[in-house]
Amino acid sequence: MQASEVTDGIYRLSANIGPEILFEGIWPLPHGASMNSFLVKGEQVAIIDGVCDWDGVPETLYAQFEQLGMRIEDVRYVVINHTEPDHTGWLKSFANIAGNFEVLITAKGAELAKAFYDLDVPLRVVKSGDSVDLGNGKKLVFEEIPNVHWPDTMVTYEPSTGTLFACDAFGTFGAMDDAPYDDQLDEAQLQFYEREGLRYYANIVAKFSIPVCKALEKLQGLDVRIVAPGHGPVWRKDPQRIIRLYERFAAFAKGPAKPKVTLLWGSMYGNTEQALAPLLEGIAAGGVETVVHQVPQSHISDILASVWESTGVALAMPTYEYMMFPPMAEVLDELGRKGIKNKLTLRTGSYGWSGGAQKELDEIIVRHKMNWCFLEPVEFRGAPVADDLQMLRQRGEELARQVKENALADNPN
Ligand SMILES: Cc1cc2nc3c(=O)[nH]c(=O)nc-3n(C[C@H](O)[C@H](O)[C@H](O)COP(=O)(O)O)c2cc1C
Repeated sequence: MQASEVTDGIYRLSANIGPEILFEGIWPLPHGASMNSFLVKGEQVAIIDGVCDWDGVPETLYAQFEQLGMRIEDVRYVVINHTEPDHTGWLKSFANIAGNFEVLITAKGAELAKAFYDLDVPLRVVKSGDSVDLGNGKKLVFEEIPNVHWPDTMVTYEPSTGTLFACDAFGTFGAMDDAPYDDQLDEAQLQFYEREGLRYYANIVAKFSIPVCKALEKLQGLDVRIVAPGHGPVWRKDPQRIIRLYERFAAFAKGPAKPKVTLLWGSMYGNTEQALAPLLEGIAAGGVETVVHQVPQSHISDILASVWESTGVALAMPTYEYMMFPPMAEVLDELGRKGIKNKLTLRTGSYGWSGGAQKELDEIIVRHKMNWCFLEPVEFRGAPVADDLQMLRQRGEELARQVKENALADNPN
């Protein structure tokens, strides 16, 4: 991994993680993830964000100082945009090597750093509008954007270059090679990182969409010419592309999203499965795309991403021990925990003697205040008969009609 110059006097250092680990202990990284750190060099040197403390990762970062002909001891300021360990785990090892440095951090961050790390290093608390002059025309200005993932989050802005060091905001999954800038990626690669961005957003940031909207509003006042996030590409050719994408993702929190349905289904003996074909036929006849995930086979990480950008959700699952097919209940519970609200929904499924899936579904929706809007369910005893299949087709078409009507109109992604 090579260090590289972002722009005059600003450098990107980075380490890749994955694919063998789960991010946050939950989310698969089939394409890895990058952890970016940035050096800003005026008369004094600042490092913004960092990496985790896993084997060899801090050392990867230190080796990149050497590539740039710089010394770790030259760092005067360490800016912690937020204290999550994937960006701060390295601090202990850094403190052992570094010379005379000061940590710049929010008040909440200082409190958290104390709780996580027993570090005897000087902390300077900064707040929105504070700045530090590094000399040689380089300055760091801080803006708090609390709860964009963690409560202590801030961004750091360098006015002479218009660089926004955004930490988790504007991040994506996906490891990076030695071409980490949007101007070095072709359209297919950019779209790849945008898809990894959706999964990152839905898995990591979605819950904090209201603070994301507030942060986006705050950042509108800045002349951002480069977006330098803690994960994924650095956007210097078209920084608005990732900003617009995040605006879009945050807007999906209200419910209406793309004109798309995610169909989630699970079945023990194939009776519920028979409902899928007419349902899919109906949705397609209504002119709407469907993405299908079987549970428990599909990973919740992909399901979250798909549902996040769907205006409609179709659910197909049987009754199991007087309740819902358990893997579907788990999935719906997770969708509720992530705050996925206001989806247009249709449920179908088979039962044997009592039913119960629908009752549990209603409970989950109420428990998590999901406010999903349901069409009349198509529930059948045993295998579906011709009338059920016809009804499924009709309801699928009706779902598609409503989805089209409610989806967000302007959809560049
Ligand atoms: C382990 C098990 C538990 C079940 N529990 C119930 C139940 O509590 N109430 C009910 O109405 N049907 C129950 N059923 C019947 C199923 O809901 C029924 O067989 C349905 O057709 C299964 O749909 P599938 O073929 O899509 O898996 C149960 C079936 C199985 C195998």
